[in-house]
Amino acid sequence: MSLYCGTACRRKFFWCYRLLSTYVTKTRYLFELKEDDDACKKAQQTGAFYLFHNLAPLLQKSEHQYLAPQYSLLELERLLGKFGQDSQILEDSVLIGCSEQQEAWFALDLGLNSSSSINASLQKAEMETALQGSFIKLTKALFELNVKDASLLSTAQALLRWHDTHQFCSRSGQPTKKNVSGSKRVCPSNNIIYYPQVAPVVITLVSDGTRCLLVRQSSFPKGMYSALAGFCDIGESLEETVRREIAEEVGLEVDRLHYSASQHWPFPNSTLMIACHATVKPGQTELQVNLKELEAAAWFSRDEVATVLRRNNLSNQQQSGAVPFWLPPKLAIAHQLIKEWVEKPTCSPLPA
Ligand SMILES: NC(=O)c1ccc[n+]([C@@H]2O[C@H](COP(=O)([O-])OP(=O)(O)OC[C@H]3O[C@@H](n4cnc5c(N)ncnc54)[C@H](O)[C@@H]3O)[C@@H](O)[C@H]2O)c1
Ligand SMILES: [Mg+2]
Repeated sequence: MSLYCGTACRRKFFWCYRLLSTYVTKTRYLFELKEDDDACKKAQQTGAFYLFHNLAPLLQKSEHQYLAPQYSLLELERLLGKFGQDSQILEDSVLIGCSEQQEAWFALDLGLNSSSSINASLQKAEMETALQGSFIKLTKALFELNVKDASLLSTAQALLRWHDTHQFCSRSGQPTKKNVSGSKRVCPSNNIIYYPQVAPVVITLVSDGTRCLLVRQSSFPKGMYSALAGFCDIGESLEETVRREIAEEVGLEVDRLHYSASQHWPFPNSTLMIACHATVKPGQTELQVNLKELEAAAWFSRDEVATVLRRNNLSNQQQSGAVPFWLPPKLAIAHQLIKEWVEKPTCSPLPA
């Protein structure tokens, strides 16, 4: 059918064209790829692949940051051929996004012992040489990636890890089968569908009006303080989790709270960090730190926090030894929350 078959059709075309922004078109394309195995297989033909080895992304160093190289299906098939492998391993790839021009992006782990097991013999060092890059742990590389790559690789790692650890049905014990995009796994014996898991976590910057509360766990890097965080318990609302975590960890009661923003966080597993600001009841600021959960907690003035934010560079601090503590890096939502509090002291909170 011609695109311009008549006035009504032409009007419809322009109406759709005006209405569907690039973002909507892209979103609907991704939805189609998630749902339709054939469409997703077709998208692999023209798509781009990011590579991992045992959940560590392949990266190339460029000046002060890491870049994540992409490979076409053809390049990948050639690479696998060079290492004596067939292309069956491509069935383990997962869809992680697409460009505005609808080039689909996939991630593939060459080092995990997954269902296709043929990848077990792939030699990491030889692959690194052939690909002119290194497989680097995401914990090490995340803060030296640009925002787009950091987000894509975090999603990719979370999805690859989920598939690696959810290969069997918890009801039947039978192997589950991944769909082409990797948006779900199905048990062939009982049709139970498993979707990738995300754990909701609240992260709250508590303030008493003039000071904010920063805490550290023994597992944090030396000297780092952050906002207070905790996993949502089953059955809780976000508000209830914030109240419980603050009471549990520092013995305070929340007076008011308001939502700020959220972030997917890949460590140690896939979490959705939901960031809030909270104020405590006036005159009730004495901390009772739960030492089973935290190593330390303390109130800090706006000036102290502003100074540390300005000098928030680990290597400088180690050299000078002048800064008593440091804060999470820019990419972490805790950093955004703390910066927001320093910059917008008068934002009016909503009642909890
Ligand atoms: N992006 C950021 O800026 C930022 C900052 C701080 C913390 N975090 C993340 O927040 C998360 C939670 O913080 P926390 O450790 O203080 O939580 P927490 O205070 O709830 O304590 C962790 C404990 O919660 C229990 N728990 C309940 N549900 C769990 C689940 N689904 N997975 C793992 N443990 C569970 C475990 O016993 C665990 O030891 C951590 O994974 C951390 O990486 C992110
Ligand atoms: Mg906690």
